[in-house]
Amino acid sequence: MTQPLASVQWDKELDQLILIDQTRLPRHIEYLFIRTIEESWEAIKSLQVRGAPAIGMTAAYGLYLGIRHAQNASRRELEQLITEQASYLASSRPTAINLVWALERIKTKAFNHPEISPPELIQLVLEEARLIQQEDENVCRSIGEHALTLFEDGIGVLTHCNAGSLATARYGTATAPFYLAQEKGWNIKVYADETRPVLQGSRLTAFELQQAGIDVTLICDNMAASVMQKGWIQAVIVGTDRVAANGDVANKIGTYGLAVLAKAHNIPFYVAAPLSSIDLNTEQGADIPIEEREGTEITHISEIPVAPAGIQTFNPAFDVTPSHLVTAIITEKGIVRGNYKQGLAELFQNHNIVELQINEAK
Ligand SMILES: CSC[C@@H](O)[C@@H](O)C(=O)COP(=O)(O)O
Repeated sequence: MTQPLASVQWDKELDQLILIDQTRLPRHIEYLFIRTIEESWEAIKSLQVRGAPAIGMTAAYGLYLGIRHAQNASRRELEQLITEQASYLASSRPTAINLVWALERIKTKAFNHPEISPPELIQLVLEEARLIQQEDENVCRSIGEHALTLFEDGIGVLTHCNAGSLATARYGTATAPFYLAQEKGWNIKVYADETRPVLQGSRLTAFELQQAGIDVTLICDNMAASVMQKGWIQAVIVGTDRVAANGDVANKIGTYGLAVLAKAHNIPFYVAAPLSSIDLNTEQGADIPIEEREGTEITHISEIPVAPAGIQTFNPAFDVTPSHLVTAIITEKGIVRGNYKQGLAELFQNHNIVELQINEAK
């Protein structure tokens, strides 16, 4: 198996962030060398780096890039700068809670160490960013292990958008069981979509799974119903940008439609969600801010117009799948189903939970 490309890397020697420019995949594998907080913000905004955990990691490193010059600031000035720079980064994209989660985690860590000097505090911010990235790989692997208990060798699984290795430190969230199934010698037949608005399924998921030697078939979004009707899909698994406290799930536009289709075909619909994507402060899906992006994403493909000039557009990047359509939420701490409000809250109360109702979830 080819080692998947690392979408986010910290270059210790040159003190810079290296990102794969995901807008250029699959035709070009190009790297961006990020040295300022503004470049970090722009890379997130423009989807050069995307996927909720990868956005969180980029923001974490971006925060360091935005404060590293302040070696001579007073402790108070540095804390003020951290707060301002974190707010700036948080404004880059509104839906993925991982962004805010990573920034808040760093702020909490930094502000809880009043004894250290400004230069030490700056290093602490970088260390925390690196820790977030390292932990993410384990988190994804653990999600994959739990998800695999729901799958069997030989099944067909549909995934939407890219919740893959490119969206995380490694393995992906929704794709983690595919990588782990491959390690076990299983053949899971993956179907990938999101062929509009920004083709994350075809450009990214199809690319990374093919590179890894995983059995992947690309379909257009409007083929999902037909493929389900043929009996080729035994499960749907998607990632998420934010899960509300009641289990409603925000993910790439088109996810809700797949959940409705899965229900109609009696196919389980799973959401792979690290705890960093679960937002207990947002009560329900209707409260999740949904990003609307430029209409050019749908009037053009690779800068070629595919719609009449001047046409009105509506281009929400995400939709919300109500929790009643979600068969289970798979986290690194276990599988939650049924009463999401209670189950999700319990995940945060007891960090030693290994699995929740894992047997019933089979
Ligand atoms: C593990 S990534 C989870 C989500 O961020 C992913 O499924 C998704 O919807 C990404 O949308 P995108 O518009 O590409 O940022």
